[in-house]
Amino acid sequence: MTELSGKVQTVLGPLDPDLLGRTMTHEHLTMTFDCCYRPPPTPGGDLDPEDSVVLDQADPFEMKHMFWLQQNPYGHRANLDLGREGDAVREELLAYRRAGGGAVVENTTTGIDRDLEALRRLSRDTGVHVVGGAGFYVDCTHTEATRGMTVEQLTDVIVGEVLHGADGTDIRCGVIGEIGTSWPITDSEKKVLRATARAQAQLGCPVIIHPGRDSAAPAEVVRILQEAGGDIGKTVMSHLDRTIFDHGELLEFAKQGCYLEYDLFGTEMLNYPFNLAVDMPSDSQRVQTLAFLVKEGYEDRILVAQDIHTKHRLTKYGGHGYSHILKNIVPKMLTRGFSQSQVDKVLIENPKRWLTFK
Ligand SMILES: CCC(=O)NCCS(=O)(=O)O
Repeated sequence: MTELSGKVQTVLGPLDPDLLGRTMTHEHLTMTFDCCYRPPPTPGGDLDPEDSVVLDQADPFEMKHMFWLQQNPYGHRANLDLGREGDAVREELLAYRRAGGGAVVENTTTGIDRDLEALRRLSRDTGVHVVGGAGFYVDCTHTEATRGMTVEQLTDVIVGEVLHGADGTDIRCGVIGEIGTSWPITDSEKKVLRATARAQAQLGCPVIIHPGRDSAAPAEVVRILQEAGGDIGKTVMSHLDRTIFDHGELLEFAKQGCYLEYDLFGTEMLNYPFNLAVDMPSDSQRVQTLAFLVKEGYEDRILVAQDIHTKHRLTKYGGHGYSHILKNIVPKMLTRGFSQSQVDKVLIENPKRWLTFK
């Protein structure tokens, strides 16, 4: 299809897919999530305001605030700025390598402060392979210029980011996404989805989608992509852990043939502020769902990650860091009946197949 055929494209250039190693398919190394700030809830019950910990915007990160931040990650603006943590992220990536990690897919797209130069530096400094993301995040981050583009123009932008480089650099993206969608999917997001499908048809490249927070959202995205010529077998549906809960519905969606990504490992909170009807699963429940999917024959379609997008999840601030799955989740999987070869499929073989250009 293109000269990238049979290769993975990293921020340092094309790579033999066998060199990727264990891969987290949905992470962020530098980004801003300010678009998703949610004011924290006011404390309920009979608490004296003096005794209720509500982190003020000016408060620094301190150990005594960690539990509050885990419960309210989007309620403190400083927590949403992952753009100034280069040194901490470099240390984390070195630790990730020591833990056996080989690569990360960095899903930051236009709208949440993609910084490809920083990704290139981090990859050079640490030896971790980094794949950058082309395209656009959710509607509320679209500029008027983006909204004004036709599907053809959006396709050209995305193709250019993969073939020539993005954001005025010569650094080329190796996946399209995460492509952001809300629920319901907005008109501007539908155009971006159609452009994504067209670009994928031209390039034979991997695509990754951020679905809206409704169980009907993933199937609707797949329908739009398919209609526009997308390759669903080379597409990842992210964030399934907060999106589809019913096992029957999950199996129905799995039949569509895309990769099924559980990428919020490490995120456990009582009240999910983007959809209070959602009960965010625990990591143990995530492992149970993966075991269910394996039992149902989907071991070739599962991907995992931590989707680190806020500061409190970095080890520097007491969080679990980028090595959480390798250090904590893999051992748990092995105690829950996964074979080593099934773990290797999830961490090595499935990412490699997905990331290799056709
Ligand atoms: C940019 C990071 C991102 O979109 N993460 C998904 C968070 S959630 O929608 O699953 O809460």
